[in-house]
Amino acid sequence: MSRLVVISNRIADPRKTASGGLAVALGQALEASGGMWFGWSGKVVEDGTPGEGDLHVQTAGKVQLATVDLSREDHDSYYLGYSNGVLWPVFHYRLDLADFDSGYIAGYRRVNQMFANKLKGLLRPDDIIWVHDYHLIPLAAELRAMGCQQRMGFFLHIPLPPPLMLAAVPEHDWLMRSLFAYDLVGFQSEADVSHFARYVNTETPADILGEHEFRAFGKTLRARAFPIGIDVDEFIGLGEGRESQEMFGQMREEYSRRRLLLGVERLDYSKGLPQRLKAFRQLLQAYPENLGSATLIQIAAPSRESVDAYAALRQELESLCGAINGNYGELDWMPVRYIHRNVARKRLPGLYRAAAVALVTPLRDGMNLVAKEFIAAQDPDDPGVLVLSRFAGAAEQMKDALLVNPYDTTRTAETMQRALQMPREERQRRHQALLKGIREQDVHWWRESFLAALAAVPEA
Ligand SMILES: O=P(O)(O)OC[C@H]1O[C@H](O[C@H]2O[C@H](CO)[C@@H](O)[C@H](O)[C@H]2O)[C@H](O)[C@@H](O)[C@@H]1O
Ligand SMILES: O=c1ccn([C@@H]2O[C@H](COP(=O)(O)OP(=O)(O)O)[C@@H](O)[C@H]2O)c(=O)[nH]1
Repeated sequence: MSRLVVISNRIADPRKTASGGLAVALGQALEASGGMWFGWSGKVVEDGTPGEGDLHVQTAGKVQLATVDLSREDHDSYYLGYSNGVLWPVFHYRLDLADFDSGYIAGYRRVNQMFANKLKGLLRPDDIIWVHDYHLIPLAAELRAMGCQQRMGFFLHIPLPPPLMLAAVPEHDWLMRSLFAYDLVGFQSEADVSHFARYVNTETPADILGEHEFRAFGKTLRARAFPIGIDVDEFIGLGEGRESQEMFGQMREEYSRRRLLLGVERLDYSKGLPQRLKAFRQLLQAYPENLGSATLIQIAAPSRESVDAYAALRQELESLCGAINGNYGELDWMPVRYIHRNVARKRLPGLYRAAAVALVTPLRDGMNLVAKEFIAAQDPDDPGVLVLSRFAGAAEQMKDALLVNPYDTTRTAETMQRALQMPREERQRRHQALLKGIREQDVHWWRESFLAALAAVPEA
């Protein structure tokens, strides 16, 4: 049987709990199949030589972990600069936040070449190669240039913007052309697939062979949506653990007389945090019965702090939270509890279960696994309500959530109020439908359907 080789920038020991949707999902997918996981070690070598990094190989259960260190220069240009300063903002529709520094692209190419070089020596001829995310778009093209002929698939965890927006990336031609080195490209949503098809149609010399099949640059490529899911039973199991139960008990006691609204994410401008806080402020103002009761716990885990846009967002949030608490808080009640720290994933189910309402209101998001985890963690008899942005990839599947436009402050506040007042029977009905959906398209379905589609690609 062929071995699965997964490559992503961020990797984590699958036996430990990780944070960040990609690492969580891939850890679970690889645990199921075994194989090799290759990526950045997380270590930055201050005086390292660009394009060079030590390779470490270790075994973690059924998975072989192969990791490479990055020099400071490579980390800053490939990870912070091009991946998170150019591709992340543009792909999340934030051209205003992109830092089109022409120096970054060299680091991006260099690290992709170095990864290809290190990986080549570890590969077997019949490996199935599955590359993940925007950091590594040109990896297959680099491997092909070195003579690798294995089947290669790519999955984009973040949205693909419409063609005109994508064209703002100075190297868009090269990036999109390099996707044609893969046999199969997966996206999170149908919207992303349609953007891809339109881009290929208008910007490349490709022949569109079918709804999901494109031929250009001497290569046929398949592109389809494979929305990522969670391991529902693993998450329910986590909820039964000591840490989660303690968290639930503590929160239930503290909020027995109050209503808890909850947000959990990395501190990222794509997640719509200032807009959410403004809508929460509007909830307090427009529906004064919530004063002294409604409390928003906002977990904002530190992320990519050396990128300027992230530091600016942190300041904006701190000032908004301070203003809301200053204006509405009482001696015995603070409306916002803002926590700028990562909360261990094993404690999250208890927190989700104690909340009456989850606010998952990104301005744009590839998928958003928190929305799915929140549903998995609920008591089916007395479930909380999910308020979900229509701009999260998850909204294509989770139609029984209360969908909102996070830019519309008044209606988002109205929806928060509706969620807080929703009768139990409606909460149960919506939860049941959502749970069914996340069970049907869970992380195992995601892995199996992508790999089956990759295996079905005819030999070139
Ligand atoms: O690795 P970091 O820079 O610390 O960032 C964490 C991850 O963020 C992004 O996650 C995405 O993948 C999730 C799972 O598919 C998806 O639900 C979410 O909408 C995406 O934002 C990023 O794409 C990953 O590469 C990062 O590891
Ligand atoms: O303090 C935190 C914040 C987030 N997470 C986890 O990080 C992942 C976030 O994934 P999502 O797809 O929602 O967003 P991403 O961060 O990947 O953009 C989820 O599994 C969360 O449970 C966590 O463990 N602790």
